[in-house]
Amino acid sequence: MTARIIDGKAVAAGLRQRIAARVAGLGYRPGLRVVRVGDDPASGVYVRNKDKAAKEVGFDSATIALPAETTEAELLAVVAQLNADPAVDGILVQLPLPPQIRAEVVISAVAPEKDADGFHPLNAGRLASGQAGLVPCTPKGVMHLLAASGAVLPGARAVVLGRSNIVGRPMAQLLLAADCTVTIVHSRTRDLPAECRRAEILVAAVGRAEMVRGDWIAEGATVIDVGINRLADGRLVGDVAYAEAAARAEAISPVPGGVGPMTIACLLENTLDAAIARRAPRGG
Ligand SMILES: Nc1nc2c(c(=O)[nH]1)N[C@@H](CN(C=O)c1ccc(C(=O)N[C@@H](CCC(=O)O)C(=O)O)cc1)CN2
Repeated sequence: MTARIIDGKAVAAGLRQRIAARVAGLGYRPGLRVVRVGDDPASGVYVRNKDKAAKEVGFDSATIALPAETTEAELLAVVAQLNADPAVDGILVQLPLPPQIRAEVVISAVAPEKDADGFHPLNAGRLASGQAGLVPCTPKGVMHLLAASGAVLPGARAVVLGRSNIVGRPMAQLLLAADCTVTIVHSRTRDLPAECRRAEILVAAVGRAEMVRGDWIAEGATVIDVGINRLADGRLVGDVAYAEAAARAEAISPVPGGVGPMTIACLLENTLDAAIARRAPRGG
């Protein structure tokens, strides 16, 4: 078997087009502010791509670049200003942050209704309890990819490899909400290959280059690779050994060109949803 490729670039382009059409009908431009601290080169690329994508769909987008020495208090002051700014609908603080700043403190300081990343504990709690809220962009993007691939989710055995707050845990919640039977596996799981082989849907989000080998994949599985790992020779690879896995899977998302572009498209979707919810006239 050679797997079908789940083309994240194409699915993301379609989503961005639908977002642009919705924005054109709004009568205002949703405001997105991306805060970057320091000069991590990869973060620089991601932040530029977010700003470009946001402008292309018609958002009022700007990046706030702060020096690497910024203190936690200074960053919290910037976040407070953005929380109070009525023109701002979505706020995102690019990760990773320098070591003097606690990411969890900053994430909790973003107004939950402007939390374009969906990382705030209130939004995490809403997701865990089945309530509507802003959902982390990468797992949301995976759900879009699964829908585009035609995977049948209700009743499917889904295995999520990785338990981070940003990907693994919300991913498991979204799959559960879609009626999958969900298992989270991680570095302390006994016999990881056997657990992964049980998956009809396998989402790899462990952050280790090509850790998932071909014989970890059940024949006919759908494999979504969330990993983005830069090798010493400059190549970008996922958490899945792609060629080996593609020989057994029915469908697989590549790296690059799979989940990455969806993360940015879902950031736009979250910001648009936040703008509509925030600006909707209230009343009874
Ligand atoms: N505040 C946040 N910080 C970070 C997030 C996040 O969702 N919110 N996720 C990652 C980085 N990230 C977005 O910020 C991101 C990573 C990768 C891509 C992407 O499109 N990758 C391309 C390849 C790009 C390359 O060549 O380097 C792909 O996979 O095709 C988009 C967004 C950590 N920080």
